[in-house]
Amino acid sequence: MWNQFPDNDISSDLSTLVDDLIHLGLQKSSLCSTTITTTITSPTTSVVPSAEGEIQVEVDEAIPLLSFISSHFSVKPTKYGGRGCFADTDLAQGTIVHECSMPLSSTIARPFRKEVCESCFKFLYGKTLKFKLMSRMNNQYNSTSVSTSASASDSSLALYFCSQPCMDKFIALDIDDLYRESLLNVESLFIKSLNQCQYDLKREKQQEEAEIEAELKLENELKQAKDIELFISQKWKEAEINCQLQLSKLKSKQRKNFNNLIHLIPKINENEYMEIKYIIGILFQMYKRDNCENNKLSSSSSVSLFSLELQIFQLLQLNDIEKICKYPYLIHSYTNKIYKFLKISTLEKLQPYIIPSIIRSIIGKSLTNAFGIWSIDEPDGNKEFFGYSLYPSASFFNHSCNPNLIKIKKGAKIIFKLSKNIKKNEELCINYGNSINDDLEIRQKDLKEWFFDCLCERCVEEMNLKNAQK
Ligand SMILES: C[S@@+](CC[C@H](N)C(=O)[O-])C[C@H]1O[C@@H](n2cnc3c(N)ncnc32)[C@H](O)[C@@H]1O
Repeated sequence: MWNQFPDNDISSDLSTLVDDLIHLGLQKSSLCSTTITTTITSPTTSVVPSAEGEIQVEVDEAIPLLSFISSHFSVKPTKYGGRGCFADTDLAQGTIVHECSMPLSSTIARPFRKEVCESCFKFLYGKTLKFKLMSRMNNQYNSTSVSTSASASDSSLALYFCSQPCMDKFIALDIDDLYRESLLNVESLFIKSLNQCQYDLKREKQQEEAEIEAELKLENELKQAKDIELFISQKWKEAEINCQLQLSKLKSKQRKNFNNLIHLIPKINENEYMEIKYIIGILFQMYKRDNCENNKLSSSSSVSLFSLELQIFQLLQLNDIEKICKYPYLIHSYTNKIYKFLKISTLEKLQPYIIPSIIRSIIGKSLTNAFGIWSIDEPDGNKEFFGYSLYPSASFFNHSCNPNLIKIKKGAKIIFKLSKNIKKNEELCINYGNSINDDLEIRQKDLKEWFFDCLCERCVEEMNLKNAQK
């Protein structure tokens, strides 16, 4: 859904849902109905290994949890597969059926990191934002107390905000600067690898060649694999084993020195940089849920809000297999680059979450569930892609080429408002693409990019008509 453009602008809150859930005393254990198996978990969630050894979690709270997303609609199975949002009553045009005040995680593309506000995604037409949050770790970019050459005093090594309130909001939602330092750590390593390449062109060329070879080898293996799902699971397991092996070669004292690890960290490209920052956002929320709810370290409402979104996140649709089948180079990118980068360089507090089942699940859910962050009102009419953000409770709206719901973005807030009167049990749909004014073939082709054949009422009607005319 990254290509979704914002429809226009206005404002209510999922926090009321959180309050309702708390009020009703709906704890995980009391939410019980259909059993859905998914592959996301946190180290504190009860887990069961599957036949392939993949860690899975029994999510028996699925149906009641999803029916609490909105008082206007329920999430139910659709005729064409998967789930969708269906009106509980007749609803009038203009009704706000859902609203999320903040994403669970977001990521900004590197070229825009100084121009798009980390908190509200405001873009000041290319001007560098004035409010900067730098590292507090004084040259330390790892769990260890070892300095790296990318110095904290380097002014480009910062998170950028459009205003003091936006910066304060980020700080208030952080815990012990963990999120800030984790994001700056990625930035620092990215800069470091760019600098290294500048000074050692020969080594850079050798690395690039080895990279291409590894990528091609994996692509060929994938093409020959009889069971693609099993092959992909194996590659994730191998990635974990390889990381453990490389780390085990270092004595524990050596491991604490970041300079001994730096040569193990793979060079990442800008897409991988974006994905890593997005993953860190979700890992940070998992850490916060597991450590702050129990220990009451943080303001309960923000933790509960994210905690609920995290529970919903577990239920989102995965599509990493389709994505890898279409773009085979991604298996190398996910396992040997993104995973390895995270495993070797992530701060200690987030390390327990860096296991294949969690990282694979986060990556697998990102493409079809995340919302693109785009520029609005560019003078030349073009839109810039700034990054993407995830609002799990808003990820059950399916696409229709005749949508009845508009998506309104106000800062980081996202609102869903009815553009038509609708009847009870009608499905509430948004527009994912940029082609609803085009013919059937173009619309289908456009949505195919998002790994599905559109089966909305309009497409089905037009397909039937076309078939009848043949
Ligand atoms: C954001 S999710 C929507 C919720 C999803 N149906 C579920 O069960 O989790 C997007 C995915 O829903 C399915 N989908 C959305 N709109 C559709 C449509 N018009 N026709 C067929 N499948 C659709 C596709 O699999 C797509 O990748």
